[in-house]
Amino acid sequence: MYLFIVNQVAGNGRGKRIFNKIRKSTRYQQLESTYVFTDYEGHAEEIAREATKNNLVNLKAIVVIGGDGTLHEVMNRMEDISIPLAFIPGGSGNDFARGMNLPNNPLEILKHIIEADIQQSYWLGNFSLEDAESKRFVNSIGFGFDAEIANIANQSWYKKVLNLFRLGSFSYAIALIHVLFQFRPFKVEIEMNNRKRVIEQCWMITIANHMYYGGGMKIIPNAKIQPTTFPVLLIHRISKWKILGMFITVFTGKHVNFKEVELLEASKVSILTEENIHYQVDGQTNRCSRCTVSKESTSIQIIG
Ligand SMILES: Nc1ncnc2c1ncn2[C@@H]1O[C@H](COP(=O)(O)OP(=O)(O)OP(=O)(O)O)[C@@H](O)[C@H]1O
Repeated sequence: MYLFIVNQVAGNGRGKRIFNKIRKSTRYQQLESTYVFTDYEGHAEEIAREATKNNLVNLKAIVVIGGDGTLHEVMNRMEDISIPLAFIPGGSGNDFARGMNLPNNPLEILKHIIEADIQQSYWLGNFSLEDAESKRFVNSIGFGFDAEIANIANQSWYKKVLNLFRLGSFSYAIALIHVLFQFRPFKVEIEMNNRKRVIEQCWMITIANHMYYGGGMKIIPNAKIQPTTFPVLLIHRISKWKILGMFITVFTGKHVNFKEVELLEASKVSILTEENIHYQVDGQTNRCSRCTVSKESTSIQIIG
């Protein structure tokens, strides 16, 4: 039995259009499957938890149709990550699909899901805020400047308009100008690989499971899908004008050549700040002053 979890509002209705296309295909009609539409934020988490708790229906795979937000919810609440997962991107950003190099054609992904001829291991990240229960992230977690940009962009009217034309990543460029003038670098104590370090003028810290974020920006261009460790990007002691120039190069990944950018590798990262700072996890934002990030030890199998 295949379970399809469909977010019809993802990508301004793209999720719905894709599922309608899939539903009409002979392949889907011959498949032993069921589907559930998500009705509200957090619904995909509930569906995933219920479906994987005892795996009563003997799930062959969960197929998510939606954006990275829906995928984040599903992966976060899967009780049993040995159940294979498939993703048909129907969101506006679709960074996970980019990072995994998934085909653009939903029917092609469906074919691979059924034939089970493509299977990739994927290692999620774990994060714990203020010592709370650990959660998972799919793409990346970031603290500081980029999280503030994501926060402003997510609340803006222009992101919704730009998403209609599939230009959502430009909303980050507009939000960047907004944040640039009000952002204050912060002091952070960061512990990596059992080594503590204090950074006085920190702009941002990003930890990623693959190279893309923000709808196609190559934030950590050398990030590989791998077990045990992840790359950590630090930007500190940089001028406002320089970071403006640097962000233009994020689409090509050339920003890592700036001397203010450090690229490190760690299996566990703890950060501690005096004041609450913004963070983003898979594009969703909030504030925190303490967070520990580590890599999930078991991999999840992505089919299709
Ligand atoms: N029926 C619904 N009505 C409103 N919101 C929903 C519904 N179903 C799911 N959601 C929420 O919609 C949000 C956005 O979904 P998702 O991230 O998948 O799409 P997206 O934002 O278009 O894509 P991306 O994250 O790739 O940019 C999620 O936070 C999810 O919880």
